[in-house]
Amino acid sequence: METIFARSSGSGRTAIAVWRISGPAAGEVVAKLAGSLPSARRASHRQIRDPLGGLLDDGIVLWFPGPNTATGEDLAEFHLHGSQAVATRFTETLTGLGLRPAEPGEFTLRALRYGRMGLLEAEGLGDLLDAETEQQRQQALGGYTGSAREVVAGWRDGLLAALAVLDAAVDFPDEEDVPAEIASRAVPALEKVSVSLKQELAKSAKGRRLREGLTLAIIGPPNAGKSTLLNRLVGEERAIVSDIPGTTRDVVSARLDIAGRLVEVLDTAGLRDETDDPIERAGMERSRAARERADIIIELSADGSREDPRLLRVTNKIDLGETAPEGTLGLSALTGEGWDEFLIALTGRIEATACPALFTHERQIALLQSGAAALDRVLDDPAQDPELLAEDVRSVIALLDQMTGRITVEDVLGAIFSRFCIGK
Ligand SMILES: Nc1nc2c(ncn2[C@@H]2O[C@H](COP(=O)(O)OP(=O)(O)OP(=O)(O)O)[C@@H](O)[C@H]2O)c(=O)[nH]1
Ligand SMILES: [K+]
Ligand SMILES: [Mg+2]
Repeated sequence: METIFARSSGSGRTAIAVWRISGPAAGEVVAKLAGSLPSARRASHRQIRDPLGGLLDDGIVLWFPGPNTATGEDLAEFHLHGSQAVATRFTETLTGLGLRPAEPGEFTLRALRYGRMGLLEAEGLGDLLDAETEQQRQQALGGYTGSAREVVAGWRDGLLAALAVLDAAVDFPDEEDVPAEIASRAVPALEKVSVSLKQELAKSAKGRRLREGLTLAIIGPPNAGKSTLLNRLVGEERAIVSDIPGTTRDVVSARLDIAGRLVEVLDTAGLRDETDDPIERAGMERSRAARERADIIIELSADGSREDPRLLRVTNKIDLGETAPEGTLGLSALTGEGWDEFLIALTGRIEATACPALFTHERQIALLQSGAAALDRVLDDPAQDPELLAEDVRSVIALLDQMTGRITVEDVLGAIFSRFCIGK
């Protein structure tokens, strides 16, 4: 096993840079650079010297002997000054000692391989590192600290109990109806798991929107005030506003934190039935594409004719005496009249569209869907051959084991860890 190193504390010029070293040579490297191996798990102030005795920096060294460490291996940290020159010299020194720069997420991958962490926790950790908003942080921490794993473990226990019953039915001498009668006793446990699993699955889409961020498109005819509304939401003049219809051509986007959710707001070209201008037509095509992929649509000057659960209908320019028809919110994006009510409605919509869930990754959702389908096969006909029932239940257990990483599928690891930062 190679010994790896990385700067874990971000790049650029910083006061302090934290470096991590993991692998069998970690102790030897620490002893060489810090003069001797410091006491375990204690911060020690040392002069750091290269192997030829030249002073490299003055800093803090931490020595964590394995296997009780974050990676499960011998691990060390160096807290050095965060300049480019120190970084270059330290990197050269470590490389000269035979160490290799870590790949993104490689420390966590090692933790996984040594059983220090499960796959769900690793995915939660990745989400935590990516989190930009408060709700994203909370959802990610749930995964990282094991909430998702505990739920899966509960399902697994239920399935194992059901499997024991089914296996007893299989082993039973082939008497009329008796095996089926025994097998039926597995049904309540299976139903319980099935219901719980489907409940979690039902939350996944909203949890995924919370994790990835949701898209809010502002749609409406030219000059409805779409760009004015975007600018008010963002709090700055992001998009050009003018009294010329067709001002916005490209989609103008802004990322906002609303109620702890990451929201990408899209201001779009005004939609009208006819135009001879090919550029305006191209802009309208982009508007339609934005509307297509939006999770929530603010429609200005809505005529109320279209039915779409994503719509939030707004009548703008109420300062000009416009009255808001039934089912629309009255607003002046220019003066701010009606703004509080609008924001309350919008926030409510956002909160209902992106909510915390335990399983939000495509990988997890696909495994849950397969599991739910297999359980349906069992519960649709619990009187079938107990051997077949047992086989389906075993397949669900295997899916759950893939979920937690108890069964490791190599190709998912690459996908999970490549999105990590270096040094984690
Ligand atoms: N009185 C009043 N004028 C507004 C309001 N909102 C926008 N306007 C004006 O309406 C005109 C068009 O506003 P924009 O924000 O450019 O409208 P838009 O929907 O983005 O227009 P396009 O990009 O051309 O489709 C500008 O002159 C704005 O100042 C409002 O609430 N009240
Ligand atoms: K305009
Ligand atoms: Mg505009």
